Amino acid sequence: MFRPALRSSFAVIRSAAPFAHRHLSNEARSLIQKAITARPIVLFMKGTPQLPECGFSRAVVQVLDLHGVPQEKMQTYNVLADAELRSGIKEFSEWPTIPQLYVNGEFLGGCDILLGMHQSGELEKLLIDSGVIPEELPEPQQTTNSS
Ligand SMILES: N[C@@H](CCC(=O)N[C@@H](CS)C(=O)NCC(=O)O)C(=O)O
Ligand code: FES
Repeated sequence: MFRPALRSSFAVIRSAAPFAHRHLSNEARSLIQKAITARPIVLFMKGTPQLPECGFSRAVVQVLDLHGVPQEKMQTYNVLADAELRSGIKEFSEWPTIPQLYVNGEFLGGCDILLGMHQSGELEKLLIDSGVIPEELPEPQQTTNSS
């Protein structure tokens, strides 16, 4: 969901500069900058995690869920609820499609990149190294008492 504060700020920019949507204004850029650092994991998607409105967005949500990314570490923005954000994030990230995933403020990619990283094991490592999920400790060894 789009946070109310951010949504209203975008609305102000829209009404003040009706033609600004073709190029990201400094204000829009700084709002997106704030949005991508709102939480360790930030996902620009179609729909919501509860109700994704596209299979690509759904796949990203599912992969993050599979890795146990906690809700409090993740912020999602529904680009279908804000046309300005939908075009703005593409220009900001220099990436033409949705979903778009940021980890600790760094752009990671879309669905294909995320699925590839999931399959190679890179994603788990990144999520651990970024402090998003805890490292899985090996199962404690069973000790047998020989005495
Ligand atoms: N191959 C892409 C799939 C995502 C994709 O193709 N998204 C399209 C359809 S949902 C998109 O965002 N089109 C532009 C738009 O709808 O604004 C990925 O790896 O993320
Ligand atoms: S909305 Fe049609 S492919 Fe994403």
